[in-house]
Amino acid sequence: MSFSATLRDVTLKYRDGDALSDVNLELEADKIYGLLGRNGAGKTSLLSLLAAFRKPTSGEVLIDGQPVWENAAIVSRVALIREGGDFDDSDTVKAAIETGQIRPGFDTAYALKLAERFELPLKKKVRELSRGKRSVLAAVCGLAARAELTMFDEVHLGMDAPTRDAFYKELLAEYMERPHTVILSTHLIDEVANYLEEVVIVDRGRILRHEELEVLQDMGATLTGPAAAVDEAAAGLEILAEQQLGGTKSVTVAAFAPGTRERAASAGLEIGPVGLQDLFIHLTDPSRNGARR
Ligand SMILES: Nc1ncnc2c1ncn2[C@@H]1O[C@H](COP(=O)(O)OP(=O)(O)OP(=O)(O)O)[C@@H](O)[C@H]1O
Repeated sequence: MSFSATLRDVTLKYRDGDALSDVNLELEADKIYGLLGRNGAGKTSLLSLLAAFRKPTSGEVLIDGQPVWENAAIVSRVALIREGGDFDDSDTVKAAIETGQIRPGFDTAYALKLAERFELPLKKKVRELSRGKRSVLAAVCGLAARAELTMFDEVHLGMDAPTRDAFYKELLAEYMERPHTVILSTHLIDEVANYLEEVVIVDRGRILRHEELEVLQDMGATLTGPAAAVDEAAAGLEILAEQQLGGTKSVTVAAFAPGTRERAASAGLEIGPVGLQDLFIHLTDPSRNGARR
């Protein structure tokens, strides 16, 4: 069994204003979601509500159809892993891992196997770990929690590229073996794109988009070929990014006008998918959506 998540008319106010305003969101069980948003958009606030770390100011937060607030049976099977984890710094790494056993689904043998694979020094104190290793420890505990809803909030921060790659692969392997609901909040958008089924973009406390990855990617395209032919095909379209190397040009456009794809194909241009990051920058551009708060 794995958990769905629902936010109904949710507002979360802090002293200085709304972190989330009238958010409605439906996440089906057994999918991997990407949660994207610019700094301060409300990603951590949203995840904190799903994990019942915070109570909404108004509205309902449901996990598996049940209110999550003060619902111990549900909360014990929801894992929110924050950058650096929530550890007692004076614990050894081994003790920090074993603390996970308070969760019903926690798999200590798997956690220790991962610790070995990611070269975590079990005898060191948590406070003695490098930033990257601390992130690894958090990620390991998140994977081994074997929760029904697992949320990683920028847990990759500090990890080097090979470690991040190994983490994503392990996450996918664990997901394939035991389907559950996963939310990955990240700024490294293109890096995780291949692992995502659906993408939620939060912008200034509201849900800007919630789409399947393919639907988002189909909102644009990259045209590559001789510069003059590319310019002709892209004329009048919104340009997200462009690159030129010698006579070859590559242009990323936001949306296709009718017939553009056919014209580009008959001009012999290569048509590729739009990078999720380029699209994200475009969609969250303040000049497109009004001033940032
Ligand atoms: N404890 C708090 N007290 C007051 N305001 C807060 C608190 N936590 C977050 N906020 C505010 O709520 C808004 C959303 O913050 P949140 O941390 O949810 O964004 P985020 O999308 O996770 O950002 P980032 O990508 O920078 O981590 C911001 O304006 C932030 O300043």
